[in-house]
Amino acid sequence: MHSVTNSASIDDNNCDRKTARRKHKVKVTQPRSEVMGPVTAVLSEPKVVTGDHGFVLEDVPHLTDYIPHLPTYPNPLQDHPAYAVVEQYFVDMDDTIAQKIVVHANSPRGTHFRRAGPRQKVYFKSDEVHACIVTCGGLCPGLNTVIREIVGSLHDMYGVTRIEGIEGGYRGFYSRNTIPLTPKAVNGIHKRGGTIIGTSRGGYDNKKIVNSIEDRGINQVYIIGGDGTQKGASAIYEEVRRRGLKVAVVGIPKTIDNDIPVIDQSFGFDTAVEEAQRAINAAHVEAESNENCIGLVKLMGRNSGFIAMYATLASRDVDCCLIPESYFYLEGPGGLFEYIEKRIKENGHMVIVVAEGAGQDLVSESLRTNDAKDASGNKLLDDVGLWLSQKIKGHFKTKTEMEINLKYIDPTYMIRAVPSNASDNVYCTLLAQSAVHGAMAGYTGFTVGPVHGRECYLPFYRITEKQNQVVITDRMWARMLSSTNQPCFLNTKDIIESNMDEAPPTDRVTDNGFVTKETNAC
Ligand SMILES: Nc1ncnc2c1ncn2[C@@H]1O[C@H](COP(=O)(O)OP(=O)(O)OP(=O)(O)O)[C@@H](O)[C@H]1O
Ligand SMILES: O=P(O)(O)OC[C@H]1O[C@](O)(CO)[C@@H](O)[C@@H]1O
Ligand SMILES: [Mg+2]
Repeated sequence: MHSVTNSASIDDNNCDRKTARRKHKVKVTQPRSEVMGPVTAVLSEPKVVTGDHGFVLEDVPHLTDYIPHLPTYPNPLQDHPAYAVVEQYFVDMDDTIAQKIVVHANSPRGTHFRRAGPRQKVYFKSDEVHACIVTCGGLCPGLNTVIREIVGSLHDMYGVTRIEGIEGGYRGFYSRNTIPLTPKAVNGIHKRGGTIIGTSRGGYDNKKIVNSIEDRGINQVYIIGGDGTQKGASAIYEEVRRRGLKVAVVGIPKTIDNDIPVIDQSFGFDTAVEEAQRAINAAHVEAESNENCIGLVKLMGRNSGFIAMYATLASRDVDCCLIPESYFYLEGPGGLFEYIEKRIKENGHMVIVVAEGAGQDLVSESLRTNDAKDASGNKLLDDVGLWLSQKIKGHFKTKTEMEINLKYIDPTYMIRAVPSNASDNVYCTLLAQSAVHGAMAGYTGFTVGPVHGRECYLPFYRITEKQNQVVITDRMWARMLSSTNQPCFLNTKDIIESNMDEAPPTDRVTDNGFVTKETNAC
């Protein structure tokens, strides 16, 4: 049991903010309101601290922002045998991470985020914590690892014993019993795909969810999910704050599509790219072994073609990669059919990778489909893989002398359902530990994630305001094009226009709320 210390004397967050105020100007902005799908939340004001030479800290909320004089306690990790020997294990309260690391001599210091990690003081006693974990949205490799590591971190680092799983996504808060999560219950789950607590789309009811949190006496909420989930988490945080509850609301970003902005990469993406190799290899083997054969592989990527682009780059067997960000056309000079014919004549076979969101305008134009949506309000996509297979077969049958063979592989759900690979497991561990350290330190209303390899606490609005997309005028896409030698399907005018649109390299928001992010171009 740790002794309670006086909040006025040792409150590192308050100290930190006082120091920050002395050093930097705190910019007070007006409260914002935002329509967040089913709810309109009045958003608390962002915490933005400015300093010398253009330094900006986009800070995250803290429980003491709306509950003053909370007691603090020494972090139990200081007595933990594994960590006690680590020099400077606790993160310095002034540590921040720069969003932009490519700078010039006269560049302003720019936007920074709060560095994640354990703090010297915590705002929860171990036996006071009642935590819950929920997973929402589509499956993604690593979900179970994050669950396991949150349980492990809470239990092994902070001595927390009351941890519950919310069953089946957001609706589980108000319609299901909870699942007790102990270290024993989660042992070994990282070797399994899926999520042991279940997931769902839709069913978001802000009031009912916060009522459930309040009624159950939950004071740490770990919410794992994609952009939709994080919007819901942000609205939960706002409602918790409006009610003045001592509840830390923490988001852990999940999406196999890698479309979450600011962070380096989302967990499960590495595994997905690796798993996609198996499908591409199979397509290549089929294509090579049959006469005039095309292996066509569909990969996930609703609005962003990251999986397709990276899987193509990794494989080197792919002759054409089609993604949502890059328009393509079938007929005529410079079109896909002309390129296929050329490749088959040259090589006798070819491999095409198509992201599920590619060419949706062409597909819906030709299939005349309606605008159906899933339970969360996401547009349901037409099957571009099947459509493309039929188009290619039809073209070669009716318009050419060439007889072709086409093998279509759709491994999408197989890729999503596998357990995470070793590197994603390590990544998930860091995310979970950082999330737990943040909640224990009293931070709330944040998403955790790496920026240039360092775990950070990011305000929800930075994660939810836009989605990440491949920049087709960036070097990474050029690398990909040069590996496949496919046509770029753009004329010079398109390229000039697209370059003229280009804002500074990070976070270029398009009309539809997507952010085009530089993909580690050097
Ligand atoms: N704007 C929103 N406000 C509140 N809740 C939302 C919002 N958008 C989605 N949600 C809820 O978040 C949950 C997950 O959303 P969604 O199905 O869009 O998946 P996601 O989190 O975006 O993950 P992914 O797209 O990677 O599968 C659902 O329960 C949905 O009702
Ligand atoms: O069929 P479901 O489960 O709704 O999920 C499909 C979608 O989920 C994702 O895997 C993640 O958003 C997308 O790539 C895909 O479009
Ligand atoms: Mg989503």
